[in-house]
Amino acid sequence: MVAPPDNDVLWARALHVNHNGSPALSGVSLGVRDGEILAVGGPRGSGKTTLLQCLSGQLLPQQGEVWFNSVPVHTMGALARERLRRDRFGWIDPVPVLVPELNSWENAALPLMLRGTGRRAAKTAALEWLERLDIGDCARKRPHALLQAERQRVAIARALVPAPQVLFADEPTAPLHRADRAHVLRTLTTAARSHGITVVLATHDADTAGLADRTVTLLDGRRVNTVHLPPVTETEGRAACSLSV
Ligand SMILES: Nc1ncnc2c1ncn2[C@@H]1O[C@H](COP(=O)(O)OP(=O)(O)OP(=O)(O)O)[C@@H](O)[C@H]1O
Repeated sequence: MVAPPDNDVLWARALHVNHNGSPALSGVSLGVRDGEILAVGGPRGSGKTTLLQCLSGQLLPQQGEVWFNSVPVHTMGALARERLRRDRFGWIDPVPVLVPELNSWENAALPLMLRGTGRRAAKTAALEWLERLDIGDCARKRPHALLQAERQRVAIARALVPAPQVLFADEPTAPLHRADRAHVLRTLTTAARSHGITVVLATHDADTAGLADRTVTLLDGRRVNTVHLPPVTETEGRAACSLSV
């Protein structure tokens, strides 16, 4: 095993993942620099979620390596990977999954309390994030009393409250309306930049990817380079194409 470059907070080499025999990732390698916002683009089914799951230690690749801060994740046991996710990573799903018995601030404060932060400090941090995401008045409501877009903001607050070193966001604005999307994404990216949080953002939306520092594109489980060709007439075909590397 060769250690990754020092300036990459995350580094993956030649990841191969099959889901029930069908390939989801076929030899994907990439580095994520400390503090950058990296978009992972590509159409539905191209392997974006699977890549985020591998990078965050949720899923072990059948082949390949994942390193976090020069520590191999792919050789860690399940418990060590769970601790890593709890203590260093945040995760936002496309659809919010909240604890139904807890209200919004309790849901948002949960990761901090699981790390051992006292209830009062965790509540203060949670309320600050709910305010920033414009749902301060939902703090005492339980998930069933919230709109889907409000639930997603609570899930985003929950991911940001513990100031993770890396935030994995899998289509984080999927349940939001277009206007809402831009606001939440700006809040998320501004927060990440001001707190030095590295973000890996899966999206198939070009506007969303536009907020990132860099985009890595997947197609059928492989990395591709997007090559922009000079404009052509309608009859000549598309103005951009993707080439496998
Ligand atoms: N748990 C699973 N079991 C079987 N096949 C799966 C599983 N998860 C993903 N796949 C398949 O693996 C491939 C990659 O899926 P993945 O969800 O990683 O892509 P994606 O780019 O995130 O797609 P989407 O944008 O729809 O979420 C797809 O063909 C998908 O059907």
